[in-house]
Amino acid sequence: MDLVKNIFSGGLGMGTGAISDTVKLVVIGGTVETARRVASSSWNSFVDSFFLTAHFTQMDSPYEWIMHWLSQQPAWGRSREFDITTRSVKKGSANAGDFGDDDEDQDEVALTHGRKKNMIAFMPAQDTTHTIYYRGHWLRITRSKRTTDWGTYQEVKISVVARNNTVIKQLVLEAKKMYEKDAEHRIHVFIPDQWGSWRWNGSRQKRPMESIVLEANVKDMIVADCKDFIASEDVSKKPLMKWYAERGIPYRRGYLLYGVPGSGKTSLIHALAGELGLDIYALSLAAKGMSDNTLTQLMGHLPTRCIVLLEDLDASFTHSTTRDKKSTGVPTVPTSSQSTESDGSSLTLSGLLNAIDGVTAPEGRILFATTNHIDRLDEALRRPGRMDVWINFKYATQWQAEGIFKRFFPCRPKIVTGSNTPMGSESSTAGSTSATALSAALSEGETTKKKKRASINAMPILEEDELVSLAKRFSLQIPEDEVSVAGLQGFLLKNKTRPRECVEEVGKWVVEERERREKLKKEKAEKEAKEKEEEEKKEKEEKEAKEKEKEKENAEDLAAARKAYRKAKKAAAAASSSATALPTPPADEPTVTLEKADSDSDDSDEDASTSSSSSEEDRKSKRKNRKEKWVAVKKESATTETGTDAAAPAAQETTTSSKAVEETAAEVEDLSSVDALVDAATTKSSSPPKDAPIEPAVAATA
Ligand SMILES: Nc1ncnc2c1ncn2[C@@H]1O[C@H](COP(=O)(O)OP(=O)(O)OP(=O)(O)O)[C@@H](O)[C@H]1O
Repeated sequence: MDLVKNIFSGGLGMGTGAISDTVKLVVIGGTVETARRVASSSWNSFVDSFFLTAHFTQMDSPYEWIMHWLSQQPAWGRSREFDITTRSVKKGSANAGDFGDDDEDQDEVALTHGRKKNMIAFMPAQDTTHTIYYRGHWLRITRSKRTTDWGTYQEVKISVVARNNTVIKQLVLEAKKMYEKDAEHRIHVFIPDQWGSWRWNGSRQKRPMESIVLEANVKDMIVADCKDFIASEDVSKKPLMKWYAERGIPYRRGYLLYGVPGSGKTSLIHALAGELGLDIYALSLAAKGMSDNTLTQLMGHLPTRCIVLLEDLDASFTHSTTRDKKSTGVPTVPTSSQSTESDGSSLTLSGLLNAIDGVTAPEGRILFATTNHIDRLDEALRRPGRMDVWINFKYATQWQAEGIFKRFFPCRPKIVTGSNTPMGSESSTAGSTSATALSAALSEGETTKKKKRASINAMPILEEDELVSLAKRFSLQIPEDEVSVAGLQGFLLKNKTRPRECVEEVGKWVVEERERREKLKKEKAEKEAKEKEEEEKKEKEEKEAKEKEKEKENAEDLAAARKAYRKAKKAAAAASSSATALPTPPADEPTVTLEKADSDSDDSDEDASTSSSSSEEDRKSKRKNRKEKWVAVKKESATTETGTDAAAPAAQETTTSSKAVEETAAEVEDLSSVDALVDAATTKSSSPPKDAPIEPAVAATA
């Protein structure tokens, strides 16, 4: 204390008022900061103990509801800290919570210098807390980004001081209703996540059924069939559902849409979902990690009313990127290596069949499956019960070409006046296709924005009569069953401001398309032939390499045999010389026998050289003889060892020599196996080395 007093009183000999003031400031500053921290942590503790906090993560639908709700809150808009983003902003989606630039038209999709115009949006800054007043409560809202092992996601945290969570419940329900009301004209798409649950994948604008150009009876049939099925869920139509149950018919419906690419299969499903007001749950069976269990789990978590979409069913079991080439079409149970090694997927046909209509399969869902190769589907997959209705999609007919043209270009409906004269015929006669003409045609009440958009798009508005006649002329130039509807649409898109020129040029386009297809076909055939050739070449090279390897092995065997032979010969020579040194007569015999054996060998050698193709029997008998001879050598030497009572000094020597002979015999016994090896090697070898005659030599010696 004294020290502190001294400091404040300017003690410690410093004596100056300046130092004292500085120290005072430091002490006061430290005290204030400590007090602030204590207050802050107390406040946080208070918040933690009194606030109710709800978390909404991006992977789940409530996040979308809350973001949408927030976007409607003026207080959210008055936020004073922003993130500015140019990512695509969709109306009605979660991102609509952003504050777009008013000057930008949200529907605008025009390109500027070939680039899509990016919206500028204002998002309340992340990790900053915003306060909104809601139903008598202050909500503290924080938007933050979380990073985990598997990725980054956004989160919204809402805290409120309340006794119970009623206010949060009310908020979520209100947000949901608001979102659903806004999303009435949209369909929602869900896809599986990595944990085998469904994840919201955004919403799409509903597609009108009229935009699908298909024979009317096909469209009507499928719409009526689906509606009839869904209607059986209505309370008023309970008997129909009961009817299914009483007859033991599973309450499910399956549609198989098959045919050429770009013929409208997916588009029809999209339009149907909008028409029926159902969400789409899209599954890719060839996706990484898809297994029987995951599929069953996903199917078990479907809502009662929804559309399940299995796209490209034929590619499900191949895991290949090319649908045409690698797809075997015949669904197979993948091998363990196939299923686990590359992509971790292990989906089997039986797993799929069970998921579609097994005991765990949900009731009430509508299943749509699409494929370009129906012939590649297993019979079990196609059978009624799993796929109740089949619809074939073909290349465009002339009728479809006409329909697409009519739907593509806008026209002014024919307004019948008293004199029955079509309105605006003058302007039509003048061929006014320019943006200026269009602007003139627009009514005065139209906004400047619309004029601006019209001038950018510059799509002429035709008179109805003219459109009908152009469409007819257009369709007559389209060969039946040759180009896809998607192809036609592509051509029209390229010429969207030139309807008349479209008609003039479509014939040329058809020819070009035909040539392009032919070229592609030719290139594909050439590529396949080249690949085949390369494959064959590779196989040949591999075969040759294998043969070379074999030859090398054989040569090594031969060398080893030769070495063994030399060793044996040396040992035999040593044995014979030591045996010769023995004083007793029997000791001579091994030498004689050996010599005989050697001479035999020489004979054999000669035989072999004269007749390189000695028969197998000969070889066997020779080998037998050799063995017998060496057994004789062994015996003789043994006799020498035991039967000699002669000179004692020679006894030790005799023992040594007999040992050597024994060793030699053992080696040569081994040689018989070496011999067999050499025989085999020589027989196998297609091109024996130059000193190949060693084989008979070895055989003979052994
Ligand atoms: N019958 C059709 N009516 C209207 N538009 C169509 C029709 N067929 C195709 N289209 C258009 O062509 C494009 C591709 O169509 P879609 O994706 O539905 O074809 P698909 O048959 O599902 O093709 P894929 O088998 O390759 O998946 C879409 O933009 C769609 O608008």
